Amino acid sequence: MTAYDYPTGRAIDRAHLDMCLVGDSLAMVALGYASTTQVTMDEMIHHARAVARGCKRAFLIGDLPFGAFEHPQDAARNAARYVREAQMEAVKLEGGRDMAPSVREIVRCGVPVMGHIGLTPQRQTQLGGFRVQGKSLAAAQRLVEDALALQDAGCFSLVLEAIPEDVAAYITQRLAIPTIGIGAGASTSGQVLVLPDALGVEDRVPKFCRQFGDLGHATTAALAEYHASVREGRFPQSGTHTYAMPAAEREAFLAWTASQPSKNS
Ligand SMILES: Nc1nc(=O)c2c([nH]1)NC[C@@H]1CN(c3ccc(C(=O)N[C@@H](CCC(=O)O)C(=O)O)cc3)CN21
Ligand SMILES: CC(C)C(=O)C(=O)O
Ligand SMILES: [Mg+2]
Repeated sequence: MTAYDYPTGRAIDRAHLDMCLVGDSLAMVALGYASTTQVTMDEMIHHARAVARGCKRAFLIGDLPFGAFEHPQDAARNAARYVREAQMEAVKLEGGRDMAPSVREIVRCGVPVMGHIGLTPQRQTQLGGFRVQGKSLAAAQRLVEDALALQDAGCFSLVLEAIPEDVAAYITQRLAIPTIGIGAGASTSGQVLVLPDALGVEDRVPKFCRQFGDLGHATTAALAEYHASVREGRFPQSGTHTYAMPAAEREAFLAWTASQPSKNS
């Protein structure tokens, strides 16, 4: 599962999930940017630090944002920032065989790397939108080759996003490293979803997502009830939500206020 702040990191531990990804999807679902390409390494670190404070048990992975890993030296420097500044245990980066030099350099510097192929949102424009990938024989073969190249470069695991389930199943059995699927069917070694999608916070979710909760409506309903309760005098309630003085102090205070001039005098 992804997480973006302290309470969601804590929830992942409490629910005993295995891994926690501080995804660059936070650009869209937590910060309101139109694209994941807008988020910076500094912003990712700020969120990753918060997640790490809440999440002590699950394996922590920091998603390298667009522009942070194209050159191997930048990639290794930013991976080290995630480890040193935000207590991440691994990093993830998007791209196929072209990213092998960056993967190798990060691994050489001591940080485990998760790959990510298929629908790579940072390349939304190149891909012509958020489109399912690997639907033709040739495209599926390219995905298999990318997967093998990333494994060979040293990735400890691969995310497979929005690809046909048969292609994901084949890649999973072809690789020695575990695959983590999102929109890739049930045959991958593990699964990941974007947290607000899974909790029912996002209004619209991709076809592959199941909404396991209804937190969007629950949040709106709670806020509306708070608003109405305040306006109608049902909150706060004397005694339940208030502080009282000791009886003797209260009597003295009320006697003193009675001796004071009123507002209009
Ligand atoms: N909230 C959220 N959840 C996500 O999973 C997510 C994001 N945002 N933003 C970045 C990407 C985009 N994602 C997506 C979005 C749509 C499809 C999808 O099913 N697309 C359809 C329609 C494509 C079209 O518009 O033509 C498809 O059949 O490919 C898949 C992954 C996954 N990622
Ligand atoms: C959905 C996962 C794989 C991701 O990259 C993200 O949340 O940014
Ligand atoms: Mg991502």
